[in-house]
Amino acid sequence: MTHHNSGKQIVAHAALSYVQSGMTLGLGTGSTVHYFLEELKRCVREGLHIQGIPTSKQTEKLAEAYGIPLTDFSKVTKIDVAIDGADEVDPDFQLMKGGGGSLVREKIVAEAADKRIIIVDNTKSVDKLGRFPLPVEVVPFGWQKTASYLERFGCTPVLRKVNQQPFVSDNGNYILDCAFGSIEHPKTLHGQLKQLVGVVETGLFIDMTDIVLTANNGVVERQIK
Ligand SMILES: O=C[C@H](O)[C@H](O)[C@H](O)COP(=O)(O)O
Repeated sequence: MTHHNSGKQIVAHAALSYVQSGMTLGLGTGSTVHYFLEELKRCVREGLHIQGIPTSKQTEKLAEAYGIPLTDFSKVTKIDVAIDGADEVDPDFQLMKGGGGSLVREKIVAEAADKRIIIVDNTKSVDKLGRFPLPVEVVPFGWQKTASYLERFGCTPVLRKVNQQPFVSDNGNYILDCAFGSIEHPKTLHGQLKQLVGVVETGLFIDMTDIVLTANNGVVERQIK
């Protein structure tokens, strides 16, 4: 069997089955979501009425270019369905996100959504989270101190950089990539890190996923919590 579409494209297409006219959608961030936005663009042109809340400036720009209507939390109080990618998904549906630096807005949108759908190719499934360093968004002021507090939890925080300059999130913050190795208790770790002064949010998305769509050899696998 030959596959013309990548796993990311296939799950992006499959996510359309959760979209209905009249809905407010949470629009995630990343390359997998980019494919979903392409699907949405086509549907909107064909007459689908939806509005989206983007989780990043990157997604906002893409959606605008694609003619996907957007809204914000000053106009809507809830989101029907949020569609997003992930960097890692464990067997309990816990996620690691933030590879693209959009974790805070993604989490705010996921929290506000009635149904959360994660679209990933099969490279994202892990037995235990922590293969990638955990992204932690921190306030720039005193980030070195915040990094030292994070270090006490057994990681080496590295300030994310772009062109030798600190990466700045859409919220004006920095990201510390914290390599913990395999994370045994994601919920506990998230709770502990979140309490540190200077930490805005962690990339651990705990109990925030309802459906995971994974592509395996060109076939969509649907897991429901
Ligand atoms: O901040 C970035 C997000 O958490 C993305 O959802 C994540 O990095 C997955 O991106 P991609 O679909 O490009 O692998």
